Amino acid sequence: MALCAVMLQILKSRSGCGAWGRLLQRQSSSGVYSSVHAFDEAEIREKLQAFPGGSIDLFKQDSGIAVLTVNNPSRMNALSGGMMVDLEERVSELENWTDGKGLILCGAAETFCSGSDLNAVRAISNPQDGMKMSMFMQNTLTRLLRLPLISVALVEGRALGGGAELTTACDFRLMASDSVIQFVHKHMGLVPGWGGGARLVRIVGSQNALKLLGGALKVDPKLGLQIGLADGVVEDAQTVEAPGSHLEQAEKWLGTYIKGPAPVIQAVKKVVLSGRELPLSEALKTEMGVFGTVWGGPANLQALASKSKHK
Ligand SMILES: CCC(=O)SCCNC(=O)CCNC(=O)[C@H](O)C(C)(C)COP(=O)(O)OP(=O)(O)OC[C@H]1O[C@@H](n2cnc3c(N)ncnc32)[C@H](O)[C@@H]1OP(=O)(O)O
Repeated sequence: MALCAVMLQILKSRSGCGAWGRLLQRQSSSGVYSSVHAFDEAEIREKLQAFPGGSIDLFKQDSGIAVLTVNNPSRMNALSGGMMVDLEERVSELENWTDGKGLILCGAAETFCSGSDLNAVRAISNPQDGMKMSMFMQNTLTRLLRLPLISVALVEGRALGGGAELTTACDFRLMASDSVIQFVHKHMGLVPGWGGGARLVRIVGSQNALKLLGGALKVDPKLGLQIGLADGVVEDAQTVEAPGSHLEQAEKWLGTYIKGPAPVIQAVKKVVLSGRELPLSEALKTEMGVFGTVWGGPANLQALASKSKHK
């Protein structure tokens, strides 16, 4: 009888209308703040759009890997207000990409991002507007990290301030050999406000996070690998034999983790995401619901039919 109930739950979740299906949907497509927190998204959007310049470009590939590019090279890819709104729209697009498996976040012209556009920052440098921008960006970056895609930030050149925070909104970080990630907030009389502080603690632990933020330390690939902020290094074309461009190397690196059908890879991400974000009992229930979406599914049946061995 109990098994029947579980099966029923699985079938409901597979059809997308079960409690777990709804939980997952909520978890992946919602941010942190809503009108309950006096967050007026329309108001802050309008304010941000008053600071145009640059763009966030999305290129979805048949391989199932999308490339999201921070594009404002004349300002070292600083994020203008318009780009913050752009980023939210691209994340919405990715939330609806059923064939997607992976995401690479990078900057144009071989540098990652120099943080928020200081011209916009100066114009809204009062606590109220700052907190509204913080809520908007936290919502967007939380949704970015919660996408059912395995994501990697490809850091070339510099990732400074908000740019460093952006790197933490991906599952992984790959650094070019001469790149630097630096939480320069202290030098600006600030702390991270786009969720980068909280995410950094989860990535490198509180001791290392305190050092990186308190010292505004420059993290090069060596230090990045040592403390777990970086997951790999992409080489320059001259240093190894035909490694391809940094982007090609990042695609190859990501390829290992996204090989397989989209529903299975998305399920992998959802299971890890719930384990990362939810209390254990909730994470276990979510895992069961996700399991129900792949158990007896096309990829599972095909694997069973082929009597596969994992030598
Ligand atoms: C959320 C909190 C935050 O993100 S606070 C912002 C933190 N970011 C910063 O403080 C970065 C400030 N910029 C810098 O330190 C340097 O420009 C860096 C990025 C190191 C590059 O230095 P360098 O290679 O010498 O180039 P440069 O200074 O001549 O810059 C080229 C042009 O880009 C501009 N730029 C750069 N960063 C920003 C930014 N964050 N906002 C607005 N503009 C920026 C520079 O002003 C410069 O423009 P221009 O050629 O003088 O017109």
